[in-house]
Amino acid sequence: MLDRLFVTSDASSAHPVPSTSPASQGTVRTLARLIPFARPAMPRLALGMVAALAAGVVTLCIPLVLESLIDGPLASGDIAQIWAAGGLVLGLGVAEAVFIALRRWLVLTPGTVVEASMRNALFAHLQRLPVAFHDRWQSGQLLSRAVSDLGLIRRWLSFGLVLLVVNVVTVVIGAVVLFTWSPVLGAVFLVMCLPIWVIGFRFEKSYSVLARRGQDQSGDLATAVEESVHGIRVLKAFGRGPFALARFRVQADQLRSTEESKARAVAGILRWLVMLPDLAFALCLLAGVWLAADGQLSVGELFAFFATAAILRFPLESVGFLLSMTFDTRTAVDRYFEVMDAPVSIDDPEDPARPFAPRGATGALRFRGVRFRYPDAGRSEPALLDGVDLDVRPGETMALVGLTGSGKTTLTALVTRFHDVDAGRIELDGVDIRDLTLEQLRTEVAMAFEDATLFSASVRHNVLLGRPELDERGAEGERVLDEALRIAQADFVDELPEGRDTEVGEEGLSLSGGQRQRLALARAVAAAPSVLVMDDPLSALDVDTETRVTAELRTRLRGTTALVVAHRPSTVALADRVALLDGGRVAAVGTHAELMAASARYRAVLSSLDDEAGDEAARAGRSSAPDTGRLASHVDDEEGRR
Ligand SMILES: Nc1ncnc2c1ncn2[C@@H]1O[C@H](COP(=O)(O)OP(=O)(O)OP(=O)(O)O)[C@@H](O)[C@H]1O
Repeated sequence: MLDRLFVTSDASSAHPVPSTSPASQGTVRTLARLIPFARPAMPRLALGMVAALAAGVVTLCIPLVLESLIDGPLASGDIAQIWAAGGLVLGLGVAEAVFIALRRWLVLTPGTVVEASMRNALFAHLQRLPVAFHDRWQSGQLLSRAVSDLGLIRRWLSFGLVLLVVNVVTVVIGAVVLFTWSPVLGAVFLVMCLPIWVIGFRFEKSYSVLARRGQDQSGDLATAVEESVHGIRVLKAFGRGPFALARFRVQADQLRSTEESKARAVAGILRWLVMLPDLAFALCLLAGVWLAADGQLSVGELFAFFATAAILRFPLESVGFLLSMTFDTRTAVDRYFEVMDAPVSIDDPEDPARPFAPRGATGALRFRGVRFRYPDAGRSEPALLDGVDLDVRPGETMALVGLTGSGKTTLTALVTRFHDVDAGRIELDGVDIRDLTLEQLRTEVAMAFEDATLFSASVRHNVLLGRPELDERGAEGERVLDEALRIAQADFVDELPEGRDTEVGEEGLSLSGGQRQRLALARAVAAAPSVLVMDDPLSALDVDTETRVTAELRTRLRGTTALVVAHRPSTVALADRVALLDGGRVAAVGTHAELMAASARYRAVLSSLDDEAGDEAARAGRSSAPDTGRLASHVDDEEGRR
């Protein structure tokens, strides 16, 4: 984990390879992808722009009044007209303030509306993306897209976009006004300002790379924080806190250095954006004084020219800041759509099979020629599962046994379509599971994992997670909860401070491992599936509790088909039959007794499980761990009882 946790040399390489490099798609085309989300907000955005433009036009009118004032009443000493002109300037100032306030009010909400709908769409898409996607992507990268990238987009829509458009239009209108005062001065001013566009273009190229790197590095940093908080117990237990901090600092320094480079790039362009208009100003002043002295320009026109040029300074200077904001946003949009464009490779079929009868499938599970290889496994590696054939009868409990890494967990993951088979098929009641909708399939098949994940919610909510149709506090909800907790031997719930309403905390870490496993098992049982898939869900339980849970499962879930990954010999006791997974296929199937008698490979695998279980029990301080002999008698007892 530490290797993944601390990415040092080039943090940007740690995130999944982006599908779009910064320069591969134009900024306008990238930003245009926001339109579908921005559509509901467009009327307000457009009105905001109109208000901002009106403010700009009003501002540009002030020099006109000043010109008339200087060349007219001021020159002739007409006091009444001076008051009138002064009043007009005041009125224009007030109108400008009103339009600016209106613009701010209008653009306040559109950004938040777009941000919220994009965030919801991202979350919905993340839910639909296959497990293979989540295996590949770091959580921090997803987190930074969902939080900081969308924040950038909101700020740009509410502020950057409006100002960018309005400032460019203001500069164009202002340039026309300048030309009307004096074509010569207007030309000098514009020629001096033209390099700003060239500088802006070059700035895009260098800045976009930095923006991308910075946003990726902040995603890596979020991953590091998330993983180190998640793994805080391991770090503390191994005294690796200072080491983790040192490695974290390296990553944080990389981000700081990128942010500094970004600031330097912005300062670089700002230098020109401030200097060029100033230079243009100085040249125009020289030429203007000369033209005024020559009588080609009145004093009022010269004053108005400079008043207009001064008004254009802010829009020109702000171009640097607005461009950097725009390129940051374009990177954010690129990163957002990298996730949104990821294909949902496991989805509902176009023409789903008819749903099962109201009481559900019978639970006949059949594997035929199942072949599977993880997408990131080496090409030269043989397929992990290669020709798995297995029939699990309705109501039967089948244990999957195999050496570590033989693919037991993977085979169970195929049943709920966390991954799809590469070849062959898996059938539920004779229907290929790919012909069922995911909702149908996951209603019929429930899973309990060894690593029991609980959510920050009440025990009640966690256990009834798979039964959204039940009113959690209704009589039926209460009955299902009672039954599931009883089967999973989760009576400890009654001793929790608020019983079933106790919040179990983030990922259920306030509970012991065995308690979490029992709640996760209760959740799978409460889902009332036709097929219950269990990936060693009792591993953290003591032998007595495991035996009681096993007995409850046996009696109460008589009609439920169960596929159980057995990592310990004691778990095999749960099964009617056992399938030995070896070399990518099911090498033997039968009752435990049959396999013990007929399969040397089974005996070898079981004795290696026995060793592991013994070690595990010794580590856990168990008073006794079942050995194969004890297990055999346990199984025989179980078979005898049936
Ligand atoms: N998401 C994944 N991507 C790539 N390879 C994986 C992935 N998950 C598991 N593997 C590989 O597939 C192989 C089988 O893993 P799996 O977890 O199915 O085995 P298992 O029989 O359940 O093992 P164990 O008994 O140790 O739990 C292993 O070599 C593992 O490294």
